[in-house]
Formats: sequence, C-alpha cells, structure tokens
Amino acid sequence: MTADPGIARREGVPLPATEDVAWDKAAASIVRAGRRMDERGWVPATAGNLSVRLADGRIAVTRSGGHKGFLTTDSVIEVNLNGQPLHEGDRPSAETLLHCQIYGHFPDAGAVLHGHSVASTVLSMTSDDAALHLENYEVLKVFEGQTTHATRLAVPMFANDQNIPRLSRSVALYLDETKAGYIIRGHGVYVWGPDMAIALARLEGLEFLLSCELERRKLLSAIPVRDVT
Ligand SMILES: CSC[C@@H](O)[C@@H](O)C(=O)COP(=O)(O)O
Ligand SMILES: [Zn+2]
Repeated sequence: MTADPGIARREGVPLPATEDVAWDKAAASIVRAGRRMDERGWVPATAGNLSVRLADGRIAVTRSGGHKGFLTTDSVIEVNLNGQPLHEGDRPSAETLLHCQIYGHFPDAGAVLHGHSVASTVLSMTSDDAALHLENYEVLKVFEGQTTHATRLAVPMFANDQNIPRLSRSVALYLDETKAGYIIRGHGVYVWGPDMAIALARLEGLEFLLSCELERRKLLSAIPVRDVT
C-alpha cells in the first residue's frame, strides 16, 4: 500500500523516488510482450528486441543481450530518437537504430517489435525475391487498411547486414510501401503499431501467415515423385 505522502512526511517515512507512471507502464508492457514472444518461440537465445515510444516522445528499448523472455523493468532503458542512450553506461539493443527509424518515419508508431521466428528465417532463405507475397488469407485483415482476404500484401525482404546504419538505409527505401512490417533475410521480422497491443497483434498475425506460407510451400514441394529405380 502506498503511504499517504502527508503522513509519511510528518512521520519521517522515506518517500519513494519521483513516480514515473508512464515509464513504468511502458517498461511493464515490454516485459509482458517479451514473455509472450518467448512463449511463441520467436525470441530464441538472446534474439529479438522491443521498444515503446511514450506520449512525451521518450523511447524505451530493451538492453542489448539477455533473454527477452526473462526481461525485468530494469532491462528497459531510454534512448533518444537517434538511438543514443540517455544514461551513461547503458547499452541499448544493437538494432536500436531500426526502431528509431520507424519512430522517425511514422509519427503514429508507438511500439516496435523484432523477433527471430523459424518461419521468417526459413522462408526468407529459400527465395531471393525482394518481397514475400501473402494473399487470400483472412488474417491479412490484421494489417492497417486491409478489409478483405482478397488482397496481396508484399512483405519486403532485405539482405541481413551487421552494419545497422547501412541496413537501415536499405529499409528506408521501402518503409512507405510496407503495410505488414519487413523481413531481414535469415534473421527475422520487424513489425510496429500505434501501441504495444496492436504491434503484438500484428506480429502474431504476420507470424501466423508466415507459418501458413511455410506449411503451404512444404506441402506443395512434397508432391510425390514416382520412383523409377
Ligand atoms: C542471438 S543473436 C541476435 C542479435 O544479433 C540480434 O539480431 C538481436 O535480435 C538481439 O540483439 P540485441 O542487441 O539483444 O537487441
Ligand atoms: Zn535480431
């Protein structure tokens, strides 16, 4: 129970440090989302990163390294829109710049999620197309502006690159065209939304579609060939 500040002050009880309710809520949503992504198998080992932009413009992002299924609020740190940590010694996600790029580009983006699912990794390594196309799936309606299954969404795919500023320059060319996030080849997906709940729903939608597509392609390629030996 929180002490009444008036009584606490009179009785010499130490008051808690200044409350930052918005930050606490953002950090808690990142911790919960990390657990959810882990339950779904999308953040193996130390893979993945998560962020939230607060209403006042602050950006909360996960520290680099560490398992995203076991985050605590201390695993979440503050960076500016250029991805620089605000507190000395903090080491933000190695891919912070990709989060900040999305916030810089889309004024209404409030949460960004990155995971390494099997489906996004495998599908993007089995074709060198510039985009993966998803069509005729009901769940396509999870993405902004989609009202019917009878559509074809392109999810851009970019070559993986450990040089994140260079990778972000490739991504920049296609950000306006993508409605369902993007894939880094052999690596994973980036998805965003106006808040954490919607970003998570879109990630879940995209991962569901990628799993369907992986299954569909496996079945199509498994059409029996007559053994003539
Ligand atoms: C398990 S290696 C994954 C990393 O190289 C990276 O791609 C990743 O998603 C996590 O990096 P992080 O710096 O913890 O945010
Ligand atoms: Zn990654």
